[in-house]
Amino acid sequence: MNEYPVILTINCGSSSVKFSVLDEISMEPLLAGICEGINTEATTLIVNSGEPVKLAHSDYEDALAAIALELEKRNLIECVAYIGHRIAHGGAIFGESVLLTDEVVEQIRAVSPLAPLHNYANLSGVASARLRFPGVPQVAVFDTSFHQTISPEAYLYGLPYSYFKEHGVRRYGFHGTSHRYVSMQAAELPELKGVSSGLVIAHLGNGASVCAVAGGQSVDTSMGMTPLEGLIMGTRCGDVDFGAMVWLARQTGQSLDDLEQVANTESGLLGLSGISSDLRTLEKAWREGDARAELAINTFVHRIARAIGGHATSLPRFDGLIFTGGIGENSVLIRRLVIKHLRVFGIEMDEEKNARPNSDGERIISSESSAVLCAVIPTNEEKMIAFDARRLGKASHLAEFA
Ligand SMILES: Nc1ncnc2c1ncn2[C@@H]1O[C@H](COP(=O)(O)OP(=O)(O)O)[C@@H](O)[C@H]1O
Ligand SMILES: CC(=O)OP(=O)(O)O
Ligand SMILES: [Mg+2]
Repeated sequence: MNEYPVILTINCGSSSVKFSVLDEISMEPLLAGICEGINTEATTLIVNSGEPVKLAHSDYEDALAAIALELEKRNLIECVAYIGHRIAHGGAIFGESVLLTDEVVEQIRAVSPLAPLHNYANLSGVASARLRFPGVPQVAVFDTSFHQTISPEAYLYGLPYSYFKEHGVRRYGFHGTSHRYVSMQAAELPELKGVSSGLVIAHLGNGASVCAVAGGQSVDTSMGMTPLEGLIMGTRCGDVDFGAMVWLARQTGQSLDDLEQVANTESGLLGLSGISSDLRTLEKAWREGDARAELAINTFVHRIARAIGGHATSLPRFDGLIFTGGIGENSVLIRRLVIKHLRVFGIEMDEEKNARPNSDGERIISSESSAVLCAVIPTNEEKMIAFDARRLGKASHLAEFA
């Protein structure tokens, strides 16, 4: 064991690798960064929110090498005691986090077609890290785990039951690590502490999902068997009438693979606006008078509000509405528009509180008279991943010496 153990967390996305290094004892972050533009000509590395540095090479292996170099510069390489990886889909096999072995990697690979934008990238990160840090216990933390508590009524589709029994067609839900963290933090808010509360959490980032949490457990969520269902997202369409896709296939001659690609990568805010998947760009375009940007944002908002209303019906009571994720934490506009849609629930925003910056951290944004408390809670998936990596990593050491 080294004297100054740290935990490395890795979140390999479809085009980026996010990483953080946390002190193993205090669990405070020591270093964090993101390598963006993987597999493009313009890969950059940003460490501790500093200036982007251009990288010569650009695949996952190269990104991991650049990240390892940052650790080396700070004499942290030898300190890495445990590594935690974010894995989007755990399928029916993984109800909780697990120590990574060859067998586990193969099991994850088997469910990866169900999260094509995420799992293959996640596995590339795992492969690189296992090569680079041999002997360091590595743990997989799944987006799907937190939603294992949802009931059949919430996870079944209205398809023949045999598809569920024979092919495992069911809803799983994602962003569970974020929903889990945010629900734990929300339960500590003085206004909610002590009540077995009913929450709706809106995780709005590139991917977006809503989750209903009752007494700390996920009871419903908007993503499905894959991370395509539910809300409109950066490049993903969310819910679409399957009949519309069949009609399109027949009209245009596009194959299922073509349409899957369109639904995952050319739709959502990008597809509606024709400008960008990035909300900051769209907010700016709307301010400058772009009608399609305005339409894309309002359509995005409409779907979020409808999902929040629907998810509230899975709760015994509706105590709190929490915003998180890059958009949920930072966009004053989206929160204002969503809350405006929710007047029917007696939900009211306080303009001044809503305008506070995310650097203020956890904060209430509803008015005193609002029927439901509304808050922003910055998510911290890294911390949850690090906790699981430490817990399971320690257990593996103990098992070795037993
Ligand atoms: N200040 C801001 N105002 C509006 N949107 C923002 C702001 N900061 C970040 N975002 C949006 O957050 C989204 C990215 O969210 P994030 O949670 O970081 O994504 P990911 O799912 O990749 O982790 C982008 O659409 C980005 O435009
Ligand atoms: C599952 C999912 O949509 O994740 P992300 O938001 O990172 O794309
Ligand atoms: Mg995210």
